[in-house]
Amino acid sequence: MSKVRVYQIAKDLGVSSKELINKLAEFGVQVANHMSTLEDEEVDIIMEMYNGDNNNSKNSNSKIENSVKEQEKSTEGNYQKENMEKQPVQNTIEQKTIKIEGAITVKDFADLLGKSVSEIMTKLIALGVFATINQEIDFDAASMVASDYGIEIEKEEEKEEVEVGLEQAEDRPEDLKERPPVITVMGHVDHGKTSLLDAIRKTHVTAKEAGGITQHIGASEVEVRGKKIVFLDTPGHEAFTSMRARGASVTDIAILVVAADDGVMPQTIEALSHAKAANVPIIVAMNKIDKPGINPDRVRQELADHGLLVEEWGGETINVPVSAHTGEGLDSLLEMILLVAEMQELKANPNRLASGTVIEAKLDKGRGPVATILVQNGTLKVGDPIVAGSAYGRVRAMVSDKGKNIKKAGPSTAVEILGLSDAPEAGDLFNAVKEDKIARQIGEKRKAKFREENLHATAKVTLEDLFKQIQEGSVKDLNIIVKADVQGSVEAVRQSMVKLSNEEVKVKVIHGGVGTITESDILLASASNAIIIGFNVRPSSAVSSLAERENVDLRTYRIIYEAIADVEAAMKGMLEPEYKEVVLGKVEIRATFKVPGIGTIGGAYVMEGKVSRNAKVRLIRDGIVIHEGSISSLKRFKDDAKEVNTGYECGIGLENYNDIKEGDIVEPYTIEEVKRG
Ligand SMILES: Nc1nc2c(ncn2[C@@H]2O[C@H](COP(=O)(O)OP(=O)(O)OP(=O)(O)O)[C@@H](O)[C@H]2O)c(=O)[nH]1
Repeated sequence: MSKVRVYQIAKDLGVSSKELINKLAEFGVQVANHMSTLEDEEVDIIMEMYNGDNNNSKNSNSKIENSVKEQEKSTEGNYQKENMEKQPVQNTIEQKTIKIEGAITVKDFADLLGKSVSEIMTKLIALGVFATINQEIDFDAASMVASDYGIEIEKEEEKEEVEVGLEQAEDRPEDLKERPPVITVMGHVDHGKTSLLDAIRKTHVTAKEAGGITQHIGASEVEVRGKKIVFLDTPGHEAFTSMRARGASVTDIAILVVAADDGVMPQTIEALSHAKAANVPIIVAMNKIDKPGINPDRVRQELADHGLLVEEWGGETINVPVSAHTGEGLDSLLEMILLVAEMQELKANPNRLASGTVIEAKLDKGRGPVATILVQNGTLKVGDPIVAGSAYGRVRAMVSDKGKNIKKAGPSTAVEILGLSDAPEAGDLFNAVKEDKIARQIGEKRKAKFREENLHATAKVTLEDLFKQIQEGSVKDLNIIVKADVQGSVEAVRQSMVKLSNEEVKVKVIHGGVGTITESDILLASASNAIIIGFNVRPSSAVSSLAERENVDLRTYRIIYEAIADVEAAMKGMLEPEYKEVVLGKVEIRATFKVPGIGTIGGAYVMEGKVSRNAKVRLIRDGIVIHEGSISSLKRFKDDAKEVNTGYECGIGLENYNDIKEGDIVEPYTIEEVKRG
């Protein structure tokens, strides 16, 4: 009959659920968790257990009986029956159990229970859960609230994740149309990647567009013989690979820039490997051919040494000598890009809902979240509901790379869009969907899933004790969350951190994003045992205190190098902790007594703050520190005191020191470790 739960009895007894579960286990009763229901016999056992324990058992029997009775009342009432009839969900076990998939929004949950949102919110607040109408609450919180209504919540079996509302059907071949190629420019530092992109942009923007203000949106388009080519504006293989690591493949062709005067250099090789790993065709742009005394054949030889055989030498790699300065060879380079693109037969279906990848995103002061996206299939229109990663919204406006407002964007078009709920991450995939509601549901679900995936945390990690944890083998992955003011810094910190990985510990950036450190970052860090590195961003005081409560190591830096140096030092166990002194109070000696066998005791008065038994003290006479040491005894009247507060008298003795005089000031203090950053 009873169906009372562990946590309810625990609450009545004033003990924690865990304690109760452990105690039950001692009596041979195994219960799974705080939500488990207890049989009558088990309740009897608890009554007996706590009966034998006088301190805990005050009224506990009658309380438990109350708990049981109330539970019975609520399960017998009409309430539940009424509500269950409204439920659109599966009802099992005597109509008292409902199933949810896991996290659920407050609104959906209220609907499910047939209660008002405000009533549910009030119950949640009582549990210390502050959630708005559209925010999700987790399974445990939902269970607690439901149990108040006598309803048991079960987790629905995890289904293969199908995001309802996402158009995922394959295109029919007859619907496919040719689309422009998307290019990434890679190469060694200073070989002229940026100059080359600039030169192409300057010389190949069509006359009618020339008047438009070119704006940096992360990608730009040029036109050659009426055909479009899209260049991603961030040169370098790191950006390319970090997108790829997130499952995004946007690049159709990689341009490997090699300066003819410098040849193949370390990052040329890196870039080459990255492009190869991604199976992207490579065109070599041999740059700076305007320079005197260059030797293109030497460069070709070096390329061959690294497995890239150019056409002239019987290989397949196209190489075009160019000069970003004089413009020589740029036309040929673009022609070659079109040729390679043709061979690839790049196609997409313009007549469907758009999908593609986020190239960049930021929080703009005036405009809110702004994302540059590359439409890879379909056509995106202003007004389309959209979900990008876990951000969602409706496309309010679209701006082209020429700074023009446009109404629609077809395949291989990069546009800046406004209207998302928050800034997605570079590499996130986006989809236009039919309805706003679908976008929101998918976005919220992804957020919850991301949180849940990171829930299996163990002990919290801090840089201070990282080395110890590594040695104990309890840390194998150092998870880091990076927040910065611009995406470039996020990427820079991300790349540098990951490189710190060694045999013992793998450094992983589990989340990186633009913008200030938010509560959701703290929760993610707490759930996934990560530390947070903020770069040129500061958390609000509410976020800082949440970090403190959640025990999350949050550090802010202004110089990337310092962040890297700290993590590196921590991994090697060489991070010096920082300490600071905290003065606890001020105590005046108003009389002295000699106690035989003990020494001199000061009759004292706490003027400010407090004095605690284990504090360190300094003795000040006429403004001069004449002794530093520890307290040997602290008493209130005859009793030992742990702590004496402002306005109270006490007796105080100092260790190995008897020269206490009337009028002396005792200043108690502690040394505390400071969180760095
Ligand atoms: N003579 C000559 N100099 C060039 C040419 N292209 C670039 N440079 C010079 O080479 C230097 C580096 O060019 P960037 O375009 O900044 O090179 P980058 O590869 O983008 O460099 P990072 O962005 O730092 O990796 C600059 O001083 C350019 O003026 C060229 O075709 N001829």
